[in-house]
Amino acid sequence: MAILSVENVNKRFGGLKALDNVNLQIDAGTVHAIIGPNGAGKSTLLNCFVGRLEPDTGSVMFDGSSLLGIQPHQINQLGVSRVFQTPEIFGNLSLLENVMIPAFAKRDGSFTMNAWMSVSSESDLRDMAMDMLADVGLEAKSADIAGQLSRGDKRRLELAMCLVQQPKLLLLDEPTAGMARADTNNTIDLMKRIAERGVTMVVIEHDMHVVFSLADKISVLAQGTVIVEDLPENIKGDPRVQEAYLGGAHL
Ligand SMILES: Nc1ncnc2c1ncn2[C@@H]1O[C@H](COP(=O)(O)OP(=O)(O)OP(=O)(O)O)[C@@H](O)[C@H]1O
Repeated sequence: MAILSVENVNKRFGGLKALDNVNLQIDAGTVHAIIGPNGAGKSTLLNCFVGRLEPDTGSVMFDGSSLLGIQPHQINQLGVSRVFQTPEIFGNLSLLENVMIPAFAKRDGSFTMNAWMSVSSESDLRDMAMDMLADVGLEAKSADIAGQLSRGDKRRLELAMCLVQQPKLLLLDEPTAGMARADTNNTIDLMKRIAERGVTMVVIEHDMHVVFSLADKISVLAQGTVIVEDLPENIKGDPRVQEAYLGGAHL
C-alpha cells in the first residue's frame, strides 16, 4: 500500500519546467530510490514533500493527508523527516542537545525557543536521544560540540536527529555524498537497520553502490519526468536509463 502518493506534480522556475507531470507511489515499509542525472529535479521533488516548495499543480498525499498548503513543521508532525544534502545541525550545541531538540520539536510543533528551553528538564527525552546517538555510533561523542564533527559524523548526527522523531517516512537527499567508502558502507548498514524497523525511506543518491545495496524499487527522473520505475535488477540494463545518463553510460 502506498504511504506517499504523488500525482501529476508540476513545478516551474520561471521558464524552466523542473517537474513535469511527476507520478510516484511509495509503498509503506520499502526503500525507494530516486536517481537521475544532475538537474533532473530530484531535490525539487523532495522539497515538494516537506513544504519547502509548493507544486504549481498536482497532489502529494501522505498516509491519507495532503502535504500541500501546510507548514514544514506540520508535515514533520505527521511523521515525515528529512536528511538534507548539507547537514542541518546546531553547530554550537552538543550532539546530545542536537538530538533532543527535534524530539521536543516533534512534541511541541516546531523548532522554537520553547523546545530549547525545556531541553534540560526532560530526562526521558535525554535517554531517548542517547539511544539514538548509540544507534548511529556517536554515543561516545554525545558531549562534543556538533560543529567540530567530521562530515560523515555530521550526517550520522542528522540521521539521529530524524530518527528520534520516530518518522513513518524518512527522506534522504544524498546521504553518503562526500563520504569515504568505509563511511559510506557504515551508512548503508545503518540505513538497512532503519529499514528493518519498518521505516519507509525515499533516498536520492548518485552513488549506485548505495542505491543497489538498499533500494527495493527505483524511479529514474530525467528532465523533470519519471522515465522508468522498476526493480533494481531491471534498472541497470534499461536503455532509457543509460540514455538519460549522458547518452548510454553504464551504471
Ligand atoms: N529555486 C530555484 N530557482 C530556479 N531554478 C531552480 C531552483 N531550484 C532548482 N532549480 C533548477 O531546477 C532544475 C532541477 O534542479 P534540482 O536541484 O531539483 O535537480 P537535482 O536532480 O536534484 O540535481 P542534482 O543531482 O544536481 O542535485 C535545475 O535545472 C535547477 O537549476
